[in-house]
Amino acid sequence: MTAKRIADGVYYTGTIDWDRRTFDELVTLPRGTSYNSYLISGTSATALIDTTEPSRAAELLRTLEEMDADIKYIVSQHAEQDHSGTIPELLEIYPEAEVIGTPACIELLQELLRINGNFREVKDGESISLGDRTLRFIVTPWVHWPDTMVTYLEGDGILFTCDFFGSHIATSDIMETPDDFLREAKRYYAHIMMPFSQMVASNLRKISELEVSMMAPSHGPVISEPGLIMDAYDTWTSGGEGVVIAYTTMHGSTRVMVERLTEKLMELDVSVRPVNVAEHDTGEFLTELVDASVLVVASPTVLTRPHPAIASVLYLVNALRPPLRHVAVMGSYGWGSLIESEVRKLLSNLNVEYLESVLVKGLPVEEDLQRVDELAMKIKGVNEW
Ligand SMILES: Cc1cc2nc3c(=O)[nH]c(=O)nc-3n(C[C@H](O)[C@H](O)[C@H](O)COP(=O)(O)O)c2cc1C
Repeated sequence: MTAKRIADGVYYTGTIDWDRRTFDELVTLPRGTSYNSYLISGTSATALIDTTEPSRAAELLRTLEEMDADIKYIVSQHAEQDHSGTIPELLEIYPEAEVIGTPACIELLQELLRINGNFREVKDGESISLGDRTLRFIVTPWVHWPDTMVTYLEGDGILFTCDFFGSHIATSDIMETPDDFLREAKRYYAHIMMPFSQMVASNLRKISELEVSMMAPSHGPVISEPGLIMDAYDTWTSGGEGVVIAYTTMHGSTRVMVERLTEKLMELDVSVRPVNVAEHDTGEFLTELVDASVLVVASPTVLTRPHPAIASVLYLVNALRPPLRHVAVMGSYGWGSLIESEVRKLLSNLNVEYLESVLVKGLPVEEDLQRVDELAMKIKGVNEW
């Protein structure tokens, strides 16, 4: 790809993956993605910030060749291969280049890529000079791994944010904010940032002290209105208020309960989103959890336990630790069920209070549905907390 100028002496040298539909064999990517790198030219040195996914190495090398880039510094903000994976090839072309990263990043680079290089560890707040411009490194651990840092181009106020504020969007208009940017940034947050929300919040406070004119993340478009995404992250790291119902059904009985609960919550003006997790993209469901305070798990009983489609998403919920405060279990069974205790086991990482379960033998009758209405009232009460 031809490099794109994003500011004076600052170029986007990323590669765009239009067709990729899953990341880490886990995160769904309806809009593809990009692996962003940036070249910054100063009067005495040129730095490349991050590289690209190994499968895209040739494309990045071609871009740099076209630019006749003479790279002195390769800044590795995070050792994960989608950012660092082309460092080995770059070191063959630029053997004298210094690879700059946090101590944790450099250790990981050696372990993940098995490279020997001219490594230079930097501490929080340390700078390097490119002559007429200066790069300052700000350590932001756990956004996304313990090794991560962001890079601030002094004077221009451009913040290279690595995974922070990223979005999986493939776009040719790298400087435009697409209409669905916040939705995709939220999906990205749900999968990558949510388990570390407290660290993310503290790093958000740290970078809010900087004068930032533009953010240049490692995935998705450049952000020309930093306030937009900073406010969104502030909201997402503060927890939510809505209700998400994760459900599935084999013969329709659980669905009857879910429909009644949804209707009743809507009557009560409670924001609710039912998701049939066996039918829908798991990423959609996880994204809804960013704003939720109550999760209702509604499942038929299968071999005494929740349906496997439910168990599978609960595994992810337990790992991603959304800001939930309450969980309720509902569902239909035939002769005997252990789903309530199993859900508690599957969600053992969450610090939540359980509301009374509504478990129904077979198809719910009006009396059962009144218990669903009572659950809705309880949810309304706790959601107003
Ligand atoms: C493969 C399979 C396994 C089941 N295992 C159990 C079970 O262990 N205990 C039980 O009470 N019901 C079991 N059932 C019965 C369902 O839980 C029951 O039909 C329930 O009403 C289905 O709810 P649904 O209509 O929402 O799918 C099983 C059903 C199927 C298809």
